[in-house]
Amino acid sequence: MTESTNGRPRERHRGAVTLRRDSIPPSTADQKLLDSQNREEWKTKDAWRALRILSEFVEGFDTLADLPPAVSVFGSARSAPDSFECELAESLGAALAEHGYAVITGGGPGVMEAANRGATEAGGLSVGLGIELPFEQGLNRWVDVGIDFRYFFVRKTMFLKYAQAFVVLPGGFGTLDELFEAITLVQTKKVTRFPVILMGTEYWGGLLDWIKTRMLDDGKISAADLDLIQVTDDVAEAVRIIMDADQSHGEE
Ligand SMILES: C/C(=C\CNc1ncnc2c1ncn2[C@@H]1O[C@H](COP(=O)(O)O)[C@@H](O)[C@H]1O)CO
Repeated sequence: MTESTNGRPRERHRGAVTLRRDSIPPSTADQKLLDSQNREEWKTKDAWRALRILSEFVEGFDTLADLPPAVSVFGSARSAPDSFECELAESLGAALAEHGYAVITGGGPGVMEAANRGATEAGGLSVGLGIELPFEQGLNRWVDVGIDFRYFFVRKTMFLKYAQAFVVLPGGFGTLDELFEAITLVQTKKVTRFPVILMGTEYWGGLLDWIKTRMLDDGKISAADLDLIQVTDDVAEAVRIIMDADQSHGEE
């Protein structure tokens, strides 16, 4: 298939390079790096890959160093625009922009697009950190500053380094991965204690119950760890939590 469903040619971004139609390779840079089948490539290619990885860090650091205070918003790539979580994400993006925060998302569809839209329409700075995927992808139209990453782990560093807080809306595996990475970094004190806010109390209820009963009761986390996650459906409260934490950091 050379044309996408919207009539534009299929496209893949690799750093500064745009690939279209039959020039799109079947695999991604992440797949090649992590593939354990082609052991011969470990000797011949991985050292060069390290330079590419380094250049991705340089591009990310260079582009994002001038961001104002920002909040990373995570959530499903699959949610419909009229879903509860997209409507919440759009209001959140707008409220964050109105309080001077840039909004950082994965730059994709669903919740990411809604948060970027809210921020842009409210006159704020909307950032998208896209990722090369084996299927068609592109930054959503509401992103003002966008970077396309080849490597998930480089991109994750940017979400964490440039954010004052993390807000997590309903999502699937990708969202859970981002949520648990953020909490783990706060729990192990690898990042200073930033708010990690879950929005969508009904959606997250089952997971939170399991964490409070099974994980805690089994001694896999401590009671204090429960305080690392805050839960609300109220956009104003989420913004207040972020601003309070920001203020108390400033006073330290
Ligand atoms: C699945 C579809 C598109 C995927 N496109 C993505 N673009 C950017 N970022 C993505 C994408 N998919 C996942 N992510 C990251 O993970 C989180 C969402 O994953 P989930 O499994 O949907 O919860 C999100 O925060 C991104 O950072 C089809 O249109």
